[in-house]
Amino acid sequence: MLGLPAGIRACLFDLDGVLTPTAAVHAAAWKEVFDEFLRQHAARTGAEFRPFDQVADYDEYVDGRPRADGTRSFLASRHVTLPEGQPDDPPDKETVQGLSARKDEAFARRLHHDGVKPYEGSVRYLRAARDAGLRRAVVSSSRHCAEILVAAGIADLIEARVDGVVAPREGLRGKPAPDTFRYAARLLGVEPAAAVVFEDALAGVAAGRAGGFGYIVGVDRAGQADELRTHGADTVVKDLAELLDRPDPGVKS
Ligand SMILES: O=P(O)(O)OC[C@H]1O[C@@H](O)[C@H](O)[C@@H](O)[C@@H]1O
Repeated sequence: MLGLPAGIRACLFDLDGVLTPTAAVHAAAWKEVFDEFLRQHAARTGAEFRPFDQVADYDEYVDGRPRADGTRSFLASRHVTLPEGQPDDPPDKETVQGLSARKDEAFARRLHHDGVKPYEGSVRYLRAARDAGLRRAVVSSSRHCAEILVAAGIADLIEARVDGVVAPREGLRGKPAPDTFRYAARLLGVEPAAAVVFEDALAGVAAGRAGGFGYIVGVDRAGQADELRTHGADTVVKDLAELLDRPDPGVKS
């Protein structure tokens, strides 16, 4: 039993926060960079320093989106405008791209220092899905996706990867647009209606809803079950293994 409606033939898993606990590593890296930037910005402009909220700001503006989209979206929420810059801007450049590079340095440093282990319940679920004959893809905005799958020891459980490297190459819009999930379903040879999306990010469940997917599982690692539902989740679990103990919900009406 996988806790999925009848007719589902493929699973599309987000990575950070769904298969691995790396959402917290991203959130901490964003906080480090935004707080330093906001402190300097406040000193320069005389505005009040209001730090980046690692839960509220992260969930609303950054989580699930491609890196530079996260930078733009959060800065816009604070009415700060920076020049866009160039994709190869160095971390010390005060541009959207420079700040994004700064965040990437902070993330890579934390990742290499701490390493990464997958969620045990997610590994169990991946194996059960494989044994049940379901196709499996990972759909992540991160450019670190391939490396994290390998470091976590779960690359062999995944058949297709659509990530922050593949999406720009294929001209796919990032989450909350549904493009990356739809592309992954196509790679696996299934219609969106026959695929389930597993997501912990509000932008991710919204992408699943916009893409017309058969079922959307919200994964609540941060106490945002209600928001996941209002953004499009059909059901919410705290861990994927919960689904293994649930009766299948039957055909979705
Ligand atoms: O900077 P990266 O590794 O390409 O990741 C981009 C985004 O990837 C998403 O999976 C995360 O939820 C975001 O927090 C992150 O910013």
